[in-house]
Amino acid sequence: MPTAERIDGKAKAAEIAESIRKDVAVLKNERGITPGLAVVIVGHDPASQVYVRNKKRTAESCGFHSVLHELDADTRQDEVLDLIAELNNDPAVHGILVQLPLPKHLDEQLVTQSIVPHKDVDGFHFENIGRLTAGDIDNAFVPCTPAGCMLMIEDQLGRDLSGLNAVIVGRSNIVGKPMAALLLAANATVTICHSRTKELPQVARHADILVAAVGRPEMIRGDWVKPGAVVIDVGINRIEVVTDGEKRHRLTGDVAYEEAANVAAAITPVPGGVGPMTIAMLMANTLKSASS
Ligand SMILES: NC(=O)C1=CN([C@@H]2O[C@H](COP(=O)(O)OP(=O)(O)OC[C@H]3O[C@@H](n4cnc5c(N)ncnc54)[C@H](OP(=O)(O)O)[C@@H]3O)[C@@H](O)[C@H]2O)C=CC1
Ligand SMILES: Nc1nc(=O)c2c([nH]1)NC[C@@H]1CN(c3ccc(C(=O)N[C@@H](CCC(=O)O)C(=O)O)cc3)C=[N+]21
Repeated sequence: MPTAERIDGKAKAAEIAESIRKDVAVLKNERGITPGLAVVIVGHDPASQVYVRNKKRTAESCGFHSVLHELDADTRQDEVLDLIAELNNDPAVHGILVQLPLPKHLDEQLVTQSIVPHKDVDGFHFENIGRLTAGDIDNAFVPCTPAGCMLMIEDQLGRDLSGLNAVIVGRSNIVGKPMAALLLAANATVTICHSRTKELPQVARHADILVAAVGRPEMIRGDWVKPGAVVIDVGINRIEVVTDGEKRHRLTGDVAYEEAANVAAAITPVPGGVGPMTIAMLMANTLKSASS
């Protein structure tokens, strides 16, 4: 039997959504404001479509006004920018999310930076990144995935991580880097690892808090985990499994769950861990935008 606590992201996300629902009712009654979220998806990647539908469903269950713009894979850059300009100027829209990755012919940087910072509920605009890294976190939109991870870490260890070593595997703009900024702001001692890091297992074994955001199924083994660590598995990997001669897809994280759960104090599962918390944080950011 694994000894680690299984951190239930799905249950925590549902609690957050419930509290957002109440706040939305108050905002509507007292100020006549309905939070609006616009999601833009370009192309027909099936995994992206699953997330985008989850986002829309949760937004509606929170009482938000939710619009989904599904564009063809060959949509031109100027057409995407025109749509964003329209959403930037639409008073019913408080949050804009452009699902990543975008098709190759589109400039991801240009597209994400074209969203006005006060509607950038993904926290990808340079202004929000600047506020986060410079310590003006209350006035920033914090990227949803690391924000969700941070809430789960706080539940385990409290808000002050002084004296604790945090190791993040992955240095993307969407997860690894903002995760490092949040852990640093909470006084953890932070190490960021990536594909050029030497002796990764040894580095990982120093972690009191281990965050895996790599995109490689079950790369992090049980013997990489320090006994008593808190392990946050951000990875979402769709792998093929054959059962009774039939091909099926299964979701797995970047951590070998069973192995790690025998060593860690607490660990997030995949699915049901970081994923639902990401969506909850998107709702929280959209509510924050609508309220301010
Ligand atoms: N649950 C959720 O809400 C979310 C889940 N995800 C999932 O998290 C995972 C990571 O996503 P994202 O950050 O966008 O991914 P990226 O592909 O942008 O980044 C992956 C990072 O992992 C590093 N890496 C790759 N291979 C190795 C290796 N063998 N050893 C050490 N480091 C390695 C890369 O290093 P280098 O920089 O050197 O290339 C890179 O920094 C994916 O599975 C994704 O699906 C992502 C966003 C949200
Ligand atoms: N602009 C932008 N912002 C993002 O936040 C963003 C993005 N682009 N591109 C892709 C990644 C990935 N991501 C996930 C969100 C929810 C789940 C999620 O709900 N996962 C469920 C399972 C869902 C399933 O069955 O596939 C779970 O882990 O339990 C997963 C992944 C957000 N991302």
